[in-house]
Amino acid sequence: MPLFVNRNQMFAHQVHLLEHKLRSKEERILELETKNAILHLRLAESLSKLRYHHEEASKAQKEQQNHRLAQEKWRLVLTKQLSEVQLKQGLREVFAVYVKFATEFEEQRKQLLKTRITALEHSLQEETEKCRAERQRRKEIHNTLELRGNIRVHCRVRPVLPFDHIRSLTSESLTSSEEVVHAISDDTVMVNCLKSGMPVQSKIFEFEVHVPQDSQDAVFEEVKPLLTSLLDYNVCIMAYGQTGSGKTHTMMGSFCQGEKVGIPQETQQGIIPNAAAELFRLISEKPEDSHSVEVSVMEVYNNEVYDLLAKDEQGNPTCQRCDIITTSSGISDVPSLTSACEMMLIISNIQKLRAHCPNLVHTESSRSHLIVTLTVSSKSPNALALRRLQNAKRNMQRSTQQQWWSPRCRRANITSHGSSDKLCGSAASSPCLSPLQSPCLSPRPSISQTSFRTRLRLVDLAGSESVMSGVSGAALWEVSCINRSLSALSDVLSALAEQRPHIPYRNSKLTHVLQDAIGDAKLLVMLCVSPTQRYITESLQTLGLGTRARQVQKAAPRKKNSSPKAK
Ligand SMILES: Nc1ncnc2c1ncn2[C@@H]1O[C@H](COP(=O)(O)OP(=O)(O)OP(=O)(O)O)[C@@H](O)[C@H]1O
Repeated sequence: MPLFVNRNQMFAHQVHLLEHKLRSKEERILELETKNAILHLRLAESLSKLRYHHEEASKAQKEQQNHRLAQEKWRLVLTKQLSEVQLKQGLREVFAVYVKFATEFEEQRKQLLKTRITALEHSLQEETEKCRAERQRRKEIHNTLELRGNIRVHCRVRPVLPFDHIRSLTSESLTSSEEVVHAISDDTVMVNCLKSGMPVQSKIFEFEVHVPQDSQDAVFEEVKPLLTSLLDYNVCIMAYGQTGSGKTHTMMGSFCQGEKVGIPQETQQGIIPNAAAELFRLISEKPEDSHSVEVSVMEVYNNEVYDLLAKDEQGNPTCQRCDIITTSSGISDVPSLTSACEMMLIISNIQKLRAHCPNLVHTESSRSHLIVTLTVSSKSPNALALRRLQNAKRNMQRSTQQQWWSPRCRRANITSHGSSDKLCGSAASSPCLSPLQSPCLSPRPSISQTSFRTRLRLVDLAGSESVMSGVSGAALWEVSCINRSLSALSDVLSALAEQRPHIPYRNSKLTHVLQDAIGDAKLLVMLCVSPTQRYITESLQTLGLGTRARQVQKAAPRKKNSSPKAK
């Protein structure tokens, strides 16, 4: 073997070795690169898996979150709904409690109110009872006073009426229609005296007061007690006041258009028709035939007395003038007055016959004093027995002689005027009752033995009026006659109040005619007052007359059924 190696070979071998190494390295690299790629792939795959998982996980988390949120939301909704229901329920409960309490409270309040109402009603009843008792006591005192001869005075304040405004708007200041007369209690009337630039001065008068709202019936109820003694005493009711103050309304009543034959409707009837009805009611309680009634109606016009029931031979009204004759018994009377039973029809005709004339206050002013007299003849029990005996005898005669006469004739016998009353009877003016003509009068027992008479005088005085109010001529004469007769009445009352020895009854025909009514009767003066400032002077004058009348201490009226000796 050669020792010597070729270098080339050696190199080539080395190269070869190296190349081999290189190739194996390259292969190794390639292998590693492949592994690497595989690893990358795996990594990528794992990453993508990881991402996928991550995504999945986050998705699941999101879903879970959403679910949780949804759950939370539902929970909230449910809670809310529940709380609304609870709230509603609570409210319902609160409301129910409230209603319960309110009902209970209302019940309690009702009960409380009921108790209070009952208590109030009770106290009102007590007060009314007290008031009634007080009124009764006052009436009794009044009646006792009357028995001692005093005059009862009432005051009626009329309501404000349209004519109060009309006049004041045209001719006077607006304040003239202001109400100045006020009833402040049952028995007190107050007048506010208004003078420009001066403080209001109030004057108080004490009478039994009828307020403007009082009905005719209410007024009559207050007057009625006086009539209970009518069958034993003379009674007189007279209305006094200024023109337009409501005297005729109070005494006669108001006539509305369309009312049957001018007779006022029941509620509007005044004292005259009501007193007549009361009189007949009182008589109806007495034994049959024991009483009879005559009516006379006269007016005092321009200081002359006229019989409003007088009729001529044809039966037409004549308004006959009459003379006053004083009899031995001191009774003043008007002769030739007729009697009648149909009181209401007579009353309805009176107004047409009575002197009327419009004045500055109202259109239907009465220019005369109207005096309606109801004379009640009462028979003593002996006379009644005698009368019955006579009737029985007459009946026997009648049955034998077939004689007939009217009941009116019989009544004429009873109601004939007494021997003590020297009356100038006129047959002509007594168409329905003529004692002189009656065939049944004989034999007639003397009235003093058989019966006594009482009189109810109902007087509607003419209204006082200012002569300065623009009237002239005949109207001025009428006004001055009215005013003079009223001042004569005032003088009589003053003389009585001062207990003067001479009472000037004869200063006027009015006081002369009314002498017995003022001197020997239970007298009630009804003061009628207009409420407004326009008539304040006249109202004060009227109330002044009432005050004077209340001061009168006259002798007690005589009881008419007492024996003549006792008189
Ligand atoms: N209390 C009253 N309620 C309603 N109206 C009344 C009242 N008083 C009076 N009148 C009315 O007032 C008017 C005048 O009344 P009335 O004729 O009675 O007055 P008088 O005082 O009689 O007047 P004169 O004296 O002038 O005749 C009438 O229309 C009447 O109806």
